[in-house]
Amino acid sequence: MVLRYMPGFGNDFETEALEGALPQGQNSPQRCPYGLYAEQLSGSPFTAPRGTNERSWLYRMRPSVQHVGRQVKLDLPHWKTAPHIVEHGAPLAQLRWDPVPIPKEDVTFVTGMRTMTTAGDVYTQVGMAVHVYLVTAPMVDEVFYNADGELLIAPQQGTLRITTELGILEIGAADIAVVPRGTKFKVEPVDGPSRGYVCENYGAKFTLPDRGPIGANCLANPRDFKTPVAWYEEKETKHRIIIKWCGGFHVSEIGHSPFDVVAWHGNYAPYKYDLRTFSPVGAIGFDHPDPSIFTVLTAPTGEAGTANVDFVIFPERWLVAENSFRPPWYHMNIMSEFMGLLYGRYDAKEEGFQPGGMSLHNCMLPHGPDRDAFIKASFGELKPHKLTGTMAFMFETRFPQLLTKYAATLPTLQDNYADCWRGLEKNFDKNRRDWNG
Ligand SMILES: O=C(O)Cc1cc(O)ccc1O
Ligand SMILES: [Fe+2]
Repeated sequence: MVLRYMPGFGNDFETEALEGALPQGQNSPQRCPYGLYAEQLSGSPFTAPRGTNERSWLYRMRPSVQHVGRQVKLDLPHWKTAPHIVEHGAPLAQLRWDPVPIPKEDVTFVTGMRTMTTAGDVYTQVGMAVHVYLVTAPMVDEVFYNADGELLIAPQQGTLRITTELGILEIGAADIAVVPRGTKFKVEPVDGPSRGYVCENYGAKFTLPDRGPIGANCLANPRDFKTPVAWYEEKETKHRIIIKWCGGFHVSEIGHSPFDVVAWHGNYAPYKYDLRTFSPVGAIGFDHPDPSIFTVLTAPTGEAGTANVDFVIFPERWLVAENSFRPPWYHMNIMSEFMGLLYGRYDAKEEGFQPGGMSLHNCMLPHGPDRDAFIKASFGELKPHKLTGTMAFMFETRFPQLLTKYAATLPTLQDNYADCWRGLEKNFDKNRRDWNG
């Protein structure tokens, strides 16, 4: 089956899997073509300003009202939601983890979700959670939707097929997918077990950052975002519907497949994006710019420039800055930084930060290059140098990130992370302004 996508970010898309299924010129005809039901899926309040108003119209065999009812509670203790009760006594520190091993037993995208941190508060729809997902088994006749937030999914190993009500997406190791709040979907591994990172955004949807003086091109370009075309199945068999709602999980059984949307139109839809299509803009003179120049997507708050979540990447790029310390500088940040590595090496930490690994530099906790990176950057020859085959990323939020017990007790938590800065000597010599080692 060839998957087809429509290009663009936040477009008013329209797509039909059966010719003539999409009503033209109106949303709610007295009778929809082919006996379909019309249903609106609203991702923003009806009265949101035009630029942030998001909704889609779905034309389906049965309305979603038949998907919910008589829900039974489901226990998924590893998927936490903010505010979560902190059940560990871990002291405050900069933290780093090696990759979480993929289990031998069957875990699906829902049962294999492991929350690392939560931030903010789901009840007021601010903040986010960071998870590691582990998938060894497909969701079979099972569909999930999240009322708490949208999910940004970044595989680090393996390929995922994400079947949603609005169409099918496939994502591999340099891709991300975003599934909006309320969109039903299931996940299947395509080529063996898969592991990756998830940001669950409780706040306003991810959008493209303004480019300011950069202009109309570069960074993440809208045409590189891909939304699937309509796809449906006609299956009158048992399906489980799992809903995540204010941190709780609720399941019910229905007698048909909810992937029955034959046509849809609107601007509220899942999408995928290949991170290698990001066109980085950086320092071509001197100094190291703030990482915000690498923002792929931002989820704003009501306060200008203060994101609920920024999704930032550190892709392949040339380093050319002259007379400059090229890696990230030492710093403390009011925003809380969770990092992951999809592949390759990260230039501030060439050792110890592994693909599939993670680090957390929380609100106002100092961090920066390790000693080896400092020495290399301070004395290396400053010829143009290309960082190749690398893709690190950061989920950065204005809210402090609270560690789950799972994260605090993970066997892959490094107990010596802070030692990477221990060897930074005192070099100060008041008689040598031209310090050269
Ligand atoms: O801490 C990090 O490694 C992420 C980061 C990278 C960078 O280039 C500048 C600031 C920053 O927080
Ligand atoms: Fe940082």
